[in-house]
Amino acid sequence: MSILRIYPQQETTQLLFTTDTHDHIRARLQQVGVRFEQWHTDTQLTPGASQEDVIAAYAADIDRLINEEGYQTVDVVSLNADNPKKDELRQIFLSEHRHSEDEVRFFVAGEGLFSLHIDDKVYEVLCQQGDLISVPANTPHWFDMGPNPGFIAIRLFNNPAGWVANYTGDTIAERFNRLENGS
Ligand SMILES: CSCCC(=O)/C(O)=C/O
Ligand SMILES: [Fe+2]
Ligand code: NI
Repeated sequence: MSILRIYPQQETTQLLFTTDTHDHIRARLQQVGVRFEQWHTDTQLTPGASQEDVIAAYAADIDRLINEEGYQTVDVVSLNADNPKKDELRQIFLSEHRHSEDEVRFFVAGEGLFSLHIDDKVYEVLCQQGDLISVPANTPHWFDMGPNPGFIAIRLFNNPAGWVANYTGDTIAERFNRLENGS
Protein backbone atom coordinates (compact mmCIF):
# COMPACT_ATOMS: atom_id res chain seq x y z
CA MET A 1 0.00 0.00 0.00
CA SER A 2 1.49 3.35 -1.06
CA ILE A 3 1.84 5.83 1.78
CA LEU A 4 2.51 9.57 2.04
CA ARG A 5 3.80 11.11 5.27
CA ILE A 6 4.60 14.81 5.58
CA TYR A 7 6.85 16.19 8.35
CA PRO A 8 8.46 19.51 9.21
CA GLN A 9 12.02 19.48 7.86
CA GLN A 10 13.41 19.61 11.39
CA GLU A 11 12.17 16.26 12.72
CA THR A 12 9.70 13.40 12.62
CA THR A 13 8.07 13.80 16.03
CA GLN A 14 5.30 15.94 14.48
CA LEU A 15 3.47 14.19 11.62
CA LEU A 16 1.72 16.96 9.67
CA PHE A 17 -0.24 14.72 7.27
CA THR A 18 -0.50 11.12 6.17
CA THR A 19 -2.63 9.12 3.75
CA ASP A 20 -2.54 5.76 2.01
CA THR A 21 -5.15 6.60 -0.63
CA HIS A 22 -3.67 6.94 -4.11
CA ASP A 23 -5.98 9.83 -5.03
CA HIS A 24 -5.08 11.76 -1.88
CA ILE A 25 -1.36 11.10 -2.36
CA ARG A 26 -1.60 12.25 -5.99
CA ALA A 27 -3.47 15.44 -5.10
CA ARG A 28 -1.12 16.41 -2.27
CA LEU A 29 2.03 15.77 -4.30
CA GLN A 30 0.60 17.62 -7.27
CA GLN A 31 0.44 20.72 -5.03
CA VAL A 32 4.25 20.66 -4.85
CA GLY A 33 4.87 19.73 -8.47
CA VAL A 34 5.43 16.00 -8.01
CA ARG A 35 3.69 13.64 -10.42
CA PHE A 36 2.25 10.47 -8.84
CA GLU A 37 0.31 8.00 -11.00
CA GLN A 38 -0.66 4.36 -11.20
CA TRP A 39 0.20 2.52 -14.41
CA HIS A 40 -1.42 -0.76 -15.49
CA THR A 41 -0.60 -3.46 -18.01
CA ASP A 42 -2.45 -6.46 -19.40
CA THR A 43 0.88 -8.20 -20.01
CA GLN A 44 1.77 -11.01 -17.62
CA LEU A 45 5.49 -10.41 -17.03
CA THR A 46 7.41 -13.54 -16.06
CA PRO A 47 10.12 -13.42 -13.36
CA GLY A 48 13.41 -12.49 -15.04
CA ALA A 49 11.62 -10.79 -17.95
CA SER A 50 14.01 -8.89 -20.23
CA GLN A 51 14.40 -5.11 -20.06
CA GLU A 52 12.75 -4.96 -23.49
CA ASP A 53 9.73 -6.99 -22.34
CA VAL A 54 9.33 -4.85 -19.21
CA ILE A 55 9.43 -1.62 -21.22
CA ALA A 56 7.07 -3.06 -23.86
CA ALA A 57 4.54 -3.99 -21.17
CA TYR A 58 4.27 -0.32 -20.16
CA ALA A 59 4.90 1.23 -23.58
CA ALA A 60 1.65 3.22 -23.65
CA ASP A 61 2.40 5.14 -20.43
CA ILE A 62 6.12 5.45 -21.21
CA ASP A 63 5.37 6.93 -24.63
CA ARG A 64 2.76 9.28 -23.13
CA LEU A 65 5.34 10.62 -20.65
CA ILE A 66 8.04 10.92 -23.33
CA ASN A 67 5.60 12.90 -25.50
CA GLU A 68 4.59 15.13 -22.58
CA GLU A 69 8.04 15.73 -21.10
CA GLY A 70 10.55 14.91 -23.84
CA TYR A 71 12.56 12.26 -22.00
CA GLN A 72 15.34 10.78 -24.11
CA THR A 73 16.25 7.43 -22.58
CA VAL A 74 14.52 4.63 -20.70
CA ASP A 75 16.09 1.83 -18.70
CA VAL A 76 15.14 -0.78 -16.13
CA VAL A 77 16.89 -1.22 -12.78
CA SER A 78 16.33 -4.36 -10.78
CA LEU A 79 17.70 -5.01 -7.30
CA ASN A 80 17.04 -7.86 -4.90
CA ALA A 81 18.20 -8.99 -1.50
CA ASP A 82 20.83 -11.41 -2.76
CA ASN A 83 22.76 -8.64 -4.53
CA PRO A 84 26.26 -8.71 -2.94
CA LYS A 85 26.49 -4.92 -3.40
CA LYS A 86 23.11 -4.12 -1.82
CA ASP A 87 24.60 -2.20 1.12
CA GLU A 88 26.88 -0.14 -1.13
CA LEU A 89 24.04 0.57 -3.56
CA ARG A 90 21.70 1.53 -0.73
CA GLN A 91 24.15 4.15 0.53
CA ILE A 92 24.44 5.82 -2.88
CA PHE A 93 20.84 7.01 -2.70
CA LEU A 94 20.55 7.52 1.04
CA SER A 95 22.13 11.00 1.30
CA GLU A 96 20.26 14.10 0.19
CA HIS A 97 21.01 14.85 -3.46
CA ARG A 98 19.66 16.60 -6.53
CA HIS A 99 19.57 15.71 -10.21
CA SER A 100 19.73 18.32 -12.95
CA GLU A 101 16.75 16.57 -14.54
CA ASP A 102 13.47 15.06 -13.37
CA GLU A 103 13.69 11.83 -11.40
CA VAL A 104 11.11 9.61 -13.07
CA ARG A 105 10.67 6.11 -11.60
CA PHE A 106 7.95 3.49 -12.15
CA PHE A 107 7.78 0.44 -9.87
CA VAL A 108 7.13 -2.68 -11.95
CA ALA A 109 7.58 -4.73 -8.80
CA GLY A 110 8.55 -4.22 -5.19
CA GLU A 111 8.84 -0.92 -3.33
CA GLY A 112 11.05 1.99 -2.39
CA LEU A 113 10.87 4.97 -0.02
CA PHE A 114 11.40 8.41 -1.56
CA SER A 115 11.91 11.40 0.76
CA LEU A 116 11.45 14.79 -0.90
CA HIS A 117 12.74 17.93 0.83
CA ILE A 118 10.43 20.60 -0.53
CA ASP A 119 10.36 24.08 1.01
CA ASP A 120 10.33 23.52 4.80
CA LYS A 121 8.83 20.03 4.76
CA VAL A 122 9.84 16.45 4.02
CA TYR A 123 7.41 14.32 1.98
CA GLU A 124 8.02 10.60 2.55
CA VAL A 125 6.45 8.62 -0.31
CA LEU A 126 6.42 4.84 -0.07
CA CYS A 127 6.05 3.76 -3.70
CA GLN A 128 4.93 0.24 -4.49
CA GLN A 129 4.18 -1.93 -7.52
CA GLY A 130 2.21 0.08 -10.06
CA ASP A 131 3.30 3.51 -8.75
CA LEU A 132 4.95 6.16 -10.94
CA ILE A 133 6.65 9.11 -9.28
CA SER A 134 8.29 12.05 -11.04
CA VAL A 135 10.30 14.45 -8.91
CA PRO A 136 11.09 17.80 -10.57
CA ALA A 137 14.71 18.54 -11.47
CA ASN A 138 16.84 20.00 -8.66
CA THR A 139 14.50 18.87 -5.87
CA PRO A 140 16.58 17.81 -2.85
CA HIS A 141 15.69 14.21 -2.02
CA TRP A 142 16.94 10.79 -0.95
CA PHE A 143 15.76 7.23 -1.53
CA ASP A 144 15.85 4.13 0.66
CA MET A 145 15.60 0.60 -0.74
CA GLY A 146 16.07 -0.84 2.75
CA PRO A 147 18.56 -3.47 3.97
CA ASN A 148 16.88 -6.14 1.86
CA PRO A 149 15.99 -4.45 -1.43
CA GLY A 150 13.43 -5.90 -3.76
CA PHE A 151 12.29 -3.83 -6.70
CA ILE A 152 12.21 -3.52 -10.48
CA ALA A 153 11.93 0.07 -11.67
CA ILE A 154 11.64 1.70 -15.07
CA ARG A 155 13.66 4.95 -15.19
CA LEU A 156 13.22 7.77 -17.72
CA PHE A 157 15.96 10.34 -18.30
CA ASN A 158 16.68 13.47 -20.30
CA ASN A 159 20.43 13.06 -19.87
CA PRO A 160 21.64 10.16 -22.04
CA ALA A 161 24.47 9.71 -19.52
CA GLY A 162 21.75 8.47 -17.19
CA TRP A 163 21.86 8.84 -13.47
CA VAL A 164 23.99 11.73 -12.07
CA ALA A 165 23.57 12.87 -8.45
CA ASN A 166 24.71 16.17 -6.96
CA TYR A 167 24.94 15.65 -3.19
CA THR A 168 23.92 18.60 -1.02
CA GLY A 169 26.17 17.63 1.89
CA ASP A 170 23.23 18.04 4.28
CA THR A 171 22.79 15.21 6.81
CA ILE A 172 19.00 15.76 6.97
CA ALA A 173 18.30 12.21 5.72
CA GLU A 174 19.69 10.83 8.98
CA ARG A 175 16.76 12.38 10.88
CA PHE A 176 14.06 10.69 8.85
CA ASN A 177 12.51 7.26 8.44
CA ARG A 178 14.09 4.32 6.68
CA LEU A 179 12.45 1.52 4.71
CA GLU A 180 12.32 -1.32 7.21
CA ASN A 181 12.30 -4.48 5.10
CA GLY A 182 14.21 -6.90 7.20
CA SER A 183 17.26 -7.46 9.36
C1 LIG B 1 14.18 3.38 -7.81
S1 LIG B 1 15.54 3.62 -8.86
C2 LIG B 1 16.86 3.99 -7.76
C3 LIG B 1 16.70 5.31 -7.12
C4 LIG B 1 17.26 6.46 -7.94
O1 LIG B 1 17.54 6.33 -9.11
C5 LIG B 1 17.46 7.76 -7.27
O2 LIG B 1 18.02 8.78 -7.91
C6 LIG B 1 17.07 7.96 -6.03
O3 LIG B 1 17.22 9.22 -5.51
FE1 LIG C 1 17.67 10.55 -6.84
NI1 NI D 1 -1.50 1.54 -2.77
